Amino acid sequence: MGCLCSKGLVLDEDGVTQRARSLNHLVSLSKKDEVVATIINVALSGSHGNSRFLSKSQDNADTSSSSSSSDEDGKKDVTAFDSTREIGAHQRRATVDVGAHRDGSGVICVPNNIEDDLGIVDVPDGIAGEHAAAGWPSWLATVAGEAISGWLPRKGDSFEKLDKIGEGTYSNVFRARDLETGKIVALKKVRFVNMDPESVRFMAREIHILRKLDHPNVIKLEGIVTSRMSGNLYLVFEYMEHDLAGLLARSGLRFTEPQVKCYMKQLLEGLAHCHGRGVLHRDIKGSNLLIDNNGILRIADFGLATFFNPEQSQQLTSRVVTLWYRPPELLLGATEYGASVDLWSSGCILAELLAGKPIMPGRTEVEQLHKIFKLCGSPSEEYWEREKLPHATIFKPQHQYRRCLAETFKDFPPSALSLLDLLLAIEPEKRGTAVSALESEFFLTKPFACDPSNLPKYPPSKEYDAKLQDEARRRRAEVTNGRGCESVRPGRREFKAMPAPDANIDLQKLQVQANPKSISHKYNPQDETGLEATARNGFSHSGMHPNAVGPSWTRKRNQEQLRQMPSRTYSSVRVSNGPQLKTQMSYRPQPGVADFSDISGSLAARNTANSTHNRLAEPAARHALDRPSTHKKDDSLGGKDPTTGYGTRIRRIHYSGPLMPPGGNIEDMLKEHEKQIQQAVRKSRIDKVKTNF
Ligand SMILES: Nc1ncnc2c1ncn2[C@@H]1O[C@H](COP(=O)(O)OP(=O)(O)OP(=O)(O)O)[C@@H](O)[C@H]1O
Repeated sequence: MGCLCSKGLVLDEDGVTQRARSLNHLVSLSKKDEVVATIINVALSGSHGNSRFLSKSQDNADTSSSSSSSDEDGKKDVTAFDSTREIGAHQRRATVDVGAHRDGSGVICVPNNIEDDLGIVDVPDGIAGEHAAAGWPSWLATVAGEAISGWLPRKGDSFEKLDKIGEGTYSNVFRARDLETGKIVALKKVRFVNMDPESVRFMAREIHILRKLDHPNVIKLEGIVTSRMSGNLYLVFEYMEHDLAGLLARSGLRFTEPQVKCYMKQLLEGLAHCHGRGVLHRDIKGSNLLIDNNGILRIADFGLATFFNPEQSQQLTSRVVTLWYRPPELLLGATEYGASVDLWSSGCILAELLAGKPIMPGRTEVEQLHKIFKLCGSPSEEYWEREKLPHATIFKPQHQYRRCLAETFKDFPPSALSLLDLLLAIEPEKRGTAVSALESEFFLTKPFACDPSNLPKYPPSKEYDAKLQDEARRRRAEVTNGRGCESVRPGRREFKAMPAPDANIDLQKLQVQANPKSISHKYNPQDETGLEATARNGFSHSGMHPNAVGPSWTRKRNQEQLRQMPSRTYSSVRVSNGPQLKTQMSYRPQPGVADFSDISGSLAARNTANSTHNRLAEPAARHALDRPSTHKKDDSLGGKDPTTGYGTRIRRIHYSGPLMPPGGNIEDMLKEHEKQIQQAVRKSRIDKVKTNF
């Protein structure tokens, strides 16, 4: 919804131009816009002139009222007024870096106090006034002063939205045309909840970090589009056609050694740049590694990134990094760490590129750690003694696991295996650095990395595309199965009873039991510990290409589940736990929701079938445990963690954290875990049957 402009295009609520679907549509929009514009004009008259200098509370009130009338994607119209006004004035301005706060050398000084350097400190009125005068909405200028410093905002009407190309926890991503340059860009629309300053601060940090980075293998933030009225914000990025997860999910696609080297080289070069500038990414995974048609890889999604100082110990949250790529020390609750966390994730990517599938697809934190120990060996006694990690007593396995990387990946080239051995070291300090990895034998011996321009050209391949394709397939299957009448909300019935994908629950079993016909995948009980199954049968899920099955099935399934999750609230946190799943939500008991709070504080509850939402039960006490006061500084900044997130769209149920009571052990825990899941599934099925009658 939005304003009309020339060329038969429509401006949406942010003034971003969209193609009109029909003349009728145009007419109705036009009338509504008129009305809306009039209403808002009346509402704002009197505060204009100085209206851009609204106090925070006014601003919040305004924006929240506008957002309350917005649908999921903010497709309502309160900002029509804004757009109309802007079209009238039609002052297109590029987001310009006027250099006011640029570092001379380009190298950042890592601050002692992170908060000071995050642009999250409220800026003095004078500076906020300057920002407002530059055209920034006051809500943004007030909270994210430093992040936007020296830039001018772009206007929505200087972009034409083309199509949706991605969906993240905190954003929808659109392909769009920059009408000033004709260039195709990606617009990442950030979701906020009621303009909560805390949410804006997280976004501010992402912008701030992105602006500190400047490297061919790091995504470039090209500008920011603001809508003063709606509070919507778009980050403008160069457009990238693929992501590594999407490429890996392409059936039958296997990379050659020079290709793997090419991708890994770019990843490590990008990481070396980030680490050199004091930035930890903390969410390296395939879907965050974007690739363009020239084979250039860029690290994207700095939503969980943070500044760090290798010279100084600082408390950071352990609740970051998507589960499959999360290093053991974070699973064990470490709060002092550095670049080594990204190196572990890079090791997982290296093995995934060579194996054609994720190597440690854990479904719960317990299982993830178990998989790690089984592959990489469990830590020595000295390690446990020395590190004194918060969850060590909980997670310490009863018997020692032997490291078996070499046996498991005996087909990998020896130089790749040596590098993998380093990157997947249990002890973080043994992982080396991105720079040392680039100097390893893997890159210095033949066959060398190919040139990015020599990489094959693929049709656009994103994890999101894979999800859409899978959805279409499922819809077709529904029609075939005579359930076409439900296609108004495709997939809804199936997903309603699904667990949150990153909840600590056995998704595969649930899926099969909830809807045995819906997928070709069969749960293999042997696969309980994943890696053994990998070595033994290569993820031999039925009906899928052996190379594609690990990544594609799980990703698609999880993404679908995620999409179907009910809206998340402001208290959500973005904490990785599952490949696409990074959100954690404080537990609020709901009627009809299975309560797993007695299961070692660990298990996800699958909702009963007649309930609208899936929820994860989490005991309140656990919640407190998850947010010790020592985390406060970084938690409030890092990882969109414990109490905030960018925005609310889907209420998801996620749980991330230590899963066992003291005194347990992993094996018992896994067994208990399974038992409880089975019970929940049975209960849910019974409830569902009852409901259907
Ligand atoms: N510059 C870009 N060009 C093309 N596609 C992009 C671009 N940036 C992001 N995307 C797509 O949008 C998806 C979501 O973007 P991003 O990861 O930045 O958002 P997010 O809300 O932080 O998501 P997540 O929950 O996965 O962390 C990406 O996986 C990618 O497929």
